[in-house]
Amino acid sequence: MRETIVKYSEAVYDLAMDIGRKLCQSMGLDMDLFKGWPCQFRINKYNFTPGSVGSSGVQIHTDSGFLTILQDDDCVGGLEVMDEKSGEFVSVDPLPGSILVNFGDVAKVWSNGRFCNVRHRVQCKEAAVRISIAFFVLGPKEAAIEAPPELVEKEESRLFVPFTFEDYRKLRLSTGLRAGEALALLRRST
Ligand SMILES: O=C(O)CCC(=O)C(=O)O
Ligand SMILES: [Fe+2]
Repeated sequence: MRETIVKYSEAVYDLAMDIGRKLCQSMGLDMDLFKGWPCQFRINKYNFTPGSVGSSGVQIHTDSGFLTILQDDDCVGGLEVMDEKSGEFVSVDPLPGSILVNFGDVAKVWSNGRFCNVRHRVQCKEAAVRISIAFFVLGPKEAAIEAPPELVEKEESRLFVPFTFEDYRKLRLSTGLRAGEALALLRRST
């Protein structure tokens, strides 16, 4: 079991680094974006019972980091993402053999608003054990998070003040704003 988890986490780490490089390439930037950034690996287990059907397994939130690679349960659904335009939740039904990649708050800041920090939640839809495996690329270790100059037309069009991931994590914790609203506090006034 341990060996399998180590193998999986190494493979998913390599995949994340590759996605980071490709994202940059696609935007005309030559950089190894995620190199040296802290990452987090988490296995979520939901013990859904008949009494919890219809309730929330994980409240609506955005992931605070840059990128999440999610291996969802092959059989038990529950993940829902919010359509930003309509505000409606859309079910992400199990699709065996697939993985799900989404952006978090750091990606929105780094891309100067181009990448969407998708809001999502987990609803209990059936009484069953549900397992998901999440790999998070968080943010730079100490450096401030800010869009590279190539992605900002002029200095005034920068949407956010630069801040460190540690400061942002504390801000989310102290305000309890988990669905990306904390970013509004870091928006530059124009
Ligand atoms: O269990 C899931 O499908 C999603 C979990 C999640 O959103 C998270 O761990 O941030
Ligand atoms: Fe999440």
